[in-house]
Amino acid sequence: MNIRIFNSREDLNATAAAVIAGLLLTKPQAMLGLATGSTPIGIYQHLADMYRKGQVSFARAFAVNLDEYVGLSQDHPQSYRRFMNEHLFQHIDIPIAHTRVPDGNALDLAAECAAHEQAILDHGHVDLQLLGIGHNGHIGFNEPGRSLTGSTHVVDLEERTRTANARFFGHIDAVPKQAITMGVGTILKAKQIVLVAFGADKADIIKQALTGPVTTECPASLLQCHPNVLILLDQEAGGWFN
Ligand SMILES: N[C@@H]1[C@@H](O)[C@H](O)[C@@H](COP(=O)(O)O)O[C@@H]1O
Repeated sequence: MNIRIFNSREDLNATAAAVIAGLLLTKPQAMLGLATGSTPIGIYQHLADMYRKGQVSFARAFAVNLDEYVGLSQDHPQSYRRFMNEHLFQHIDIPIAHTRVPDGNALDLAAECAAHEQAILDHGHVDLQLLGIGHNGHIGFNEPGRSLTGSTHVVDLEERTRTANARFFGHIDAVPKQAITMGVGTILKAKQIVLVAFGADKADIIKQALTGPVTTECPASLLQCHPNVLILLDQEAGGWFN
């Protein structure tokens, strides 16, 4: 694992954006695995800036997202499809047909999970998977437990996760109780993984994920088994590492 600690979030965001842009220079048709949440927003802003300046093109790239809430239409203000459109896709030249966010409103959720998995398989693999981390160690929406599911599936969200995400919905009752998420197997098949975390509230779980036992009770700890992981942290989340 390559762990880098940054004094400024700006530098961290620029570094993550440069890694993604660098991949697209060498492989313009790369499949990017993308994440939502507050953490990647600055990275997406950097990528949009780089696109405006002619430093990167997504015209041949593909994007597949980690997860989506069950029961939200794609244009719901808190749907991850809308998040991706507003924070990234609208600002770059990726063809919208090259982007895939699970459809949380699908009538047949099992078929939707299979279709998401197949979209990745059709491409071969995710070239670079961007990840944030939940306070309980979840990646995507893979919640801690006695076992984990390998492929894309429907998951019941932990109360802690719903509480953390209630800030976006106004009230916890409005937060969906389920989500579709890529499985840990799907995530670990990516050729490269870039995990990003900011803030003191993520320090404990980052330390546990990177230095603790590999356990399904901390899904992010499974990243210790992947051969190509870049961890980008600010001082608050990663200061313990120095
Ligand atoms: N499903 C997402 C995750 O992909 C994300 O990494 C995590 C952290 O979010 P944030 O970046 O806002 O801390 O929460 C959400 O629940």
